[in-house]
Amino acid sequence: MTTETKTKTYLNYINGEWIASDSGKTAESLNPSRNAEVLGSYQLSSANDLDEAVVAASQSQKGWRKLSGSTRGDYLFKVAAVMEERLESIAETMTKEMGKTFAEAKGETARGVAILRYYAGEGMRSVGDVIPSSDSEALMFTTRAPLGVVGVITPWNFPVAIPIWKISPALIYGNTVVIKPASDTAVTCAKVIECFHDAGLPKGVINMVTGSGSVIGQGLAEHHKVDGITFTGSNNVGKKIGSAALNRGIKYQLEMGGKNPVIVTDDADLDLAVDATISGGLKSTGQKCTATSRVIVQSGVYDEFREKLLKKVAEITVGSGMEESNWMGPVVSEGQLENVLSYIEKGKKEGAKLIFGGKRVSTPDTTNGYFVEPTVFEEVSTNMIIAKEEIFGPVLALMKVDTVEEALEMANDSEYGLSASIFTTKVRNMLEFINEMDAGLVRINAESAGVELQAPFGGMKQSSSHSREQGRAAIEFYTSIKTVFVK
Ligand SMILES: NC(=O)C1=CN([C@@H]2O[C@H](COP(=O)(O)OP(=O)(O)OC[C@H]3O[C@@H](n4cnc5c(N)ncnc54)[C@H](O)[C@@H]3O)[C@@H](O)[C@H]2O)C=CC1
Ligand SMILES: O=C(O)CCC(=O)C(=O)O
Repeated sequence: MTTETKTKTYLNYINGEWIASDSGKTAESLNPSRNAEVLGSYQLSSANDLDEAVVAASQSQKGWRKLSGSTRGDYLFKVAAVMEERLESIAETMTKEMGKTFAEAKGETARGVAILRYYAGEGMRSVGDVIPSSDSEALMFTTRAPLGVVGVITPWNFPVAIPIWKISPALIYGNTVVIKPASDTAVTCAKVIECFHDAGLPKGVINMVTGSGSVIGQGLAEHHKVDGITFTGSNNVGKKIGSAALNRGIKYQLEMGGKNPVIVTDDADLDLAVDATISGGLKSTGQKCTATSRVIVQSGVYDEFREKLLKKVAEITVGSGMEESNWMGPVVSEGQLENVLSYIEKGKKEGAKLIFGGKRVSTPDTTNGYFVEPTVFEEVSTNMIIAKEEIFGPVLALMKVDTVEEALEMANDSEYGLSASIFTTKVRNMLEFINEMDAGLVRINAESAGVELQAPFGGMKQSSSHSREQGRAAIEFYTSIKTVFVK
């Protein structure tokens, strides 16, 4: 699937073949820990390449749909087995291509395997309901029809899990797929698609086309043979994709940003809250849409929480994710480095008090990478940019409140509503939080960033198009209900 040059050149995957783009152009994927290290090259594809992929997906869809759910499931079980065998190699590519630590990358790849197995099993589960008809001699029931060709557009922050949690349900319910991965993780995605190829999926059922978002991503949303589009990434791009899909009258699903709060009440277990704030906010260098970014602490425990937090943050080791001793890797790219540092400057200018970090890390081991210190601000108010916009970096904003009601009001004072946590030992606080918090994922005494593959995942407000991914909820997007009446 590759042509061997100095580093590997990864090709598009169209109709069961590895094919170079007809543009003749490629781009390099770089290691954010050592920016001179090229991981491989990927195709800068043209609209023609995309068209070929969509046509292949469209032509194979009927045959794929006609297979039984359990046969489609068998294919996914095979993909899972291949991916499991390659777990370390895929994880190493992920760490070298986007920076998260090798331990996290292995965990994510294992999660990809588990998602494949979950949806493989879905091929054997019941579909639809029998509904009593008003005609006593008739049988009425619902079944599900696949959408057809599904376009999948994915970001770089979970380069295995997100493609897999979109591709697997799409396939098991009888759709075929064209994926356009983020360019920053195009090599990792090619390794994921190799697993599908080596598991022997029928030609055209899954296709991958790499290249620019504006040509291939937008082109996918606008292509007349694409019947549904699923996207995870930024709000700006998500809205463009949603508008393109709406104009064409096709189904779309958008998972976008978050500005996730954690509330720490006066009665909380502070050690637990500190560990979860650090894990939820700074793992993956804060580059999760579910990452904790606003830390709202009740005044009675504020000073103690702050002291414990800073002590633990100071212990964080930053460097290449391939070194076991490092807890936090780099941000994904130079652009993301500039973005995060510019938010830190904005925070300082707006009057937030920087109490930890705030700079690029420059030790002899890190000067050639995009490393940012874990950063903590306090005296952050709700009108500040750092309290409103998604930073997608290792930055925590501490906000002090007197009451739990005030904390909830502050937590809800955001255009986003993806995930939220509370640390409390009082049942009354827990119940109030569950009822009042406007977020798709609410967690009690646990970090904001825990997503389980068998449960619905998605956000409220600007965080999503109000649909849900993962678990059984995925069937709602990837199929249409058909009501059947037989007499
Ligand atoms: N909520 C989340 O899970 C994520 C949020 N983000 C946010 O987005 C910011 C920028 O990250 P990016 O990777 O640049 O996100 P992005 O939204 O630009 O990219 C996500 C995917 O969309 C594609 N894309 C870009 N422009 C497109 C267009 N006009 N039409 C169709 N597809 C297009 C990209 O190539 C990529 O595959 C981050 O700083 C972060 O705030 C990024 C990644 C994931
Ligand atoms: O927290 C997770 O596991 C998933 C987060 C996610 O979907 C994202 O950051 O894009």
